[in-house]
Amino acid sequence: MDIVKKFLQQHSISEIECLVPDMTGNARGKFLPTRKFIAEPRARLPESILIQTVTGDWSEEHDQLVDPADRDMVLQPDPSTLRLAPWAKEPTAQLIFDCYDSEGNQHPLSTRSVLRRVLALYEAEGLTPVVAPEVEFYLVQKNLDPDYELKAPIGRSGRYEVARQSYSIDAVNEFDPVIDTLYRYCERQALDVDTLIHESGAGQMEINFKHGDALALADQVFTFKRTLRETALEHDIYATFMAKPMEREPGSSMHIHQSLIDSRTGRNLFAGDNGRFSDRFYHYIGGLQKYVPAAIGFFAPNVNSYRRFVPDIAAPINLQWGLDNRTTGLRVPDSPREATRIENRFAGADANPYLAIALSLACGYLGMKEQLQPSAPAEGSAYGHNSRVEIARTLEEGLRLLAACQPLQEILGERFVRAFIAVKLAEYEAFAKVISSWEREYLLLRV
Ligand SMILES: NC(=O)CC[C@H](N)C(=O)O
Repeated sequence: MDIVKKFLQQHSISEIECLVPDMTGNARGKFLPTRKFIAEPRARLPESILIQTVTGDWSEEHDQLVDPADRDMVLQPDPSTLRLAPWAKEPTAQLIFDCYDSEGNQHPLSTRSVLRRVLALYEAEGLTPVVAPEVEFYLVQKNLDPDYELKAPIGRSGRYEVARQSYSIDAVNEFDPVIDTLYRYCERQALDVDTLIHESGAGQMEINFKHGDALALADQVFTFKRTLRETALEHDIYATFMAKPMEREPGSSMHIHQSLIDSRTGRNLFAGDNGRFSDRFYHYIGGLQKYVPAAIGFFAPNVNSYRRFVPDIAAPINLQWGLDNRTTGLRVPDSPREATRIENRFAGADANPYLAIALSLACGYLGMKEQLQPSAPAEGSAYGHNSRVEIARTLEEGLRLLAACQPLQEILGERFVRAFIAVKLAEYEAFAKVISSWEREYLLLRV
């Protein structure tokens, strides 16, 4: 805590944002004046904030998931997450807190606890996962009407973006002032942002993080999402991490590159001694192939997420793996030996980074435990002729598979999985009630 106090003094911080990521991956918490925080560096929040739906409602099971008296949980700061909040008018710091239950254990409903739980399994085996997330997003015009189709903002040239512009430098430069602010803010928060590129959608970009510790990277993605939203607002536009914000544009992903190192020697354990890849590498892929279907609700947690899974625009629709192959759900990038890794392409940008990373590692862990063998690697386009989507088509279908998957429930904790399913099913049911414009268009006079 001394380091924290020193930092607060050094930056003349007057206020601290005490943050807790909720199930969606959004920031909940409290603002504390610095003197109050120094006197008592803890906070309390009701447990129920962890399991609210995106519409701000509770699931039917709510009272069985948390104490019906809606008790507080105790929050303890994680000093490694201390950062400035560079967009704030007053000198403000942000700090992520861990949640504890009344017995002093990591709170089972906190998504940061869930990731810690998975990481502990690796630690017990002397293994350290290394991850590098890539997050796509859209910049869009401000819009207050949910019936109105989203549009890319007008850039410096005064024109809308036209045509597909993957990797276009000029298309990024159209939004130069926004990107400048974004980089400045990332730098001030020590976010390890590696590269920024233009993606193929209009106003769609991707940011890559430098590989590192799984929990630290989840914290960085969580922080980055806040940072980008704040940046966009400052420039009078919106930034969205929706998985499929526009019908005619590609969706946005959160690809997660992952490898394993020996905790003692730092050696990459996916690289083979004789062949190119190790046995562990193959088992890990086997685990992803077997368990991604049941874990899909964590990679695609919103009703909208499933619209992203369409063929031919680099989105994942199958459980195949391949060498440097973007038509497979699991891509193995061409890399030097020490960077041997697997890219799980299933998660959408809308996923909670703590859960997306936890679940990817959990699937790989089970694969290694069960010594699973993967299919042969795909050659050429894995979209095939019929482009069949091999994963769940809806949130409800994904949740059903999760409910039937005992091994994942054991790893994540049964109470957490029950809560996740209840919250997400409540969202699915709320969405299913809405009559869409497609139904009015095609069914009104034809059925
Ligand atoms: N970067 C890419 O390969 C594109 C990914 C694609 N936008 C998706 O939703 O999965």
